[in-house]
This record gives sequence, C-alpha cells and structure tokens, in this order.
Amino acid sequence: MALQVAIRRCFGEKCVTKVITDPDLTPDLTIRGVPIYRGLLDATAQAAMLEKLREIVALAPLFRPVTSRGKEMSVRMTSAGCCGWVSDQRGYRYEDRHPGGMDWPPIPDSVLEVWRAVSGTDRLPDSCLINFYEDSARMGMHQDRDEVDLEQPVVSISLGDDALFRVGNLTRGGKTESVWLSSGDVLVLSGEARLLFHGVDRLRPGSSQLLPKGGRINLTMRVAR
Ligand SMILES: O=C(O)CCC(=O)C(=O)O
Ligand SMILES: [Fe+2]
Repeated sequence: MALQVAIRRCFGEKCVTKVITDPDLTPDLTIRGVPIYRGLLDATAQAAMLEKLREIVALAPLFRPVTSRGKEMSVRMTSAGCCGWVSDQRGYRYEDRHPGGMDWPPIPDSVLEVWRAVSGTDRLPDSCLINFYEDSARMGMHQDRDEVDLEQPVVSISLGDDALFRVGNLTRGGKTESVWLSSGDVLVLSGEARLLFHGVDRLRPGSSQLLPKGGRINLTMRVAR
C-alpha cells in the first residue's frame, strides 16, 4: 500500500482527515457493489496489526455480547476508538466505555491507514469493532445501521482463518452471493451497498497461520456518531 499522507484534526467528537487516496488502488473483485481488496495487508502488516490488537485486548478484554432476546452471540468482541458497539438485553448501541467500565483504547494508526486508503471519505472512523471468531463461530445476516450518518462507509479487515462472507440485499431475504475472505483482505460497504444485509456463514479452520490457536479476527471501522 502506498504511503498515505493525512492531517488529522479533531473537533470534539468528530475527527476529519485530509485524504490523499492512492490512485492505483483498485478492488480485485466487487460483489453486489462491495469492493474487495485481496491481500491489501501482507504477512508483515498482518502480524504488526495483530500485535496492536493484542495490546487493545489486554486493556479492553473480549466479551461475549448477548442479543436483545438474551441469546449469546458466537463471536466475542471489543472495540477501539471514541465509542464501541455493544449489545445486551437493552439492545444494540454505541457506548463510551467497555462493559467493564474502562475506556476503549485508541484505534491503531495501522488500522486507520487502511481506512484512509479505501474509505473514500474525509471523515475518520470513531469506532473500530474487533470481532473474534472461534472455529465454530458465525454471524447471522444483518445490516450495519446503528451509526448516525449512514452515508459514511464501513471498512472491514479480515485476519486469520478464511471466512465465508455472504452478501444479500437491502431487505432481508432474496438471492445472496458469497465469497471467501482471507487474512489481509479488506472490503468496503459504502454508497448503494452500505446497507446490504451481510453475514459470516462459517470459517475454514486451519487456513491461516497468523493466529497460533486459529480462529479469525474481523475489524470493522465506522463513523458511529
Ligand atoms: O466478520 C465479518 O466479516 C463481518 C462482521 C460484521 O458484519 C459486523 O461486525 O458487523
Ligand atoms: Fe456487519
């Protein structure tokens, strides 16, 4: 990835950046309007990012959210940024603090760099959700719509084992298309595709050596507020 030059300025909760996007960066494939950049992070960049994520998890441990119906999700998660996504019996929302009461750690620069390269917006994300999938974890079809400004994109980074990512429609049901996401792949939900239903059907355990005990990490950056 070419070096991005960005000037970050924060006005209260809102962060903006001057973006100089790499003109050579083109997606390897697009499904249903979702561009996918294969291997945008090479093995070295993935390992470096993983180290940063370990620091975050040490400060703000992974927790297992429950849905508003009281069902435990199969992924464990935490967040970085000014606010983090949580789910419990009171529903889905962004919170200023981890359920344990601690601040969310800042979003690492290496993660923001990916946003700058592919997001196409001059805003910076204020939240980065970190999902950890064990071998049998999955994520049901859903829309990402808890953010205030749904015109702002969602940028997703995959690390670790391959995952079968399914993309549907703007309403639940109908035809879907699936793609295997591998470690280092990046995708963007923006524009017409911002509110497409999507989910993760299953992992391919043992497909990556990045995480010593296996599993998958997905990072999703968003402008939440
Ligand atoms: O794990 C993934 O690839 C998708 C995660 C996701 O859709 C979400 O966190 O909203
Ligand atoms: Fe999502």
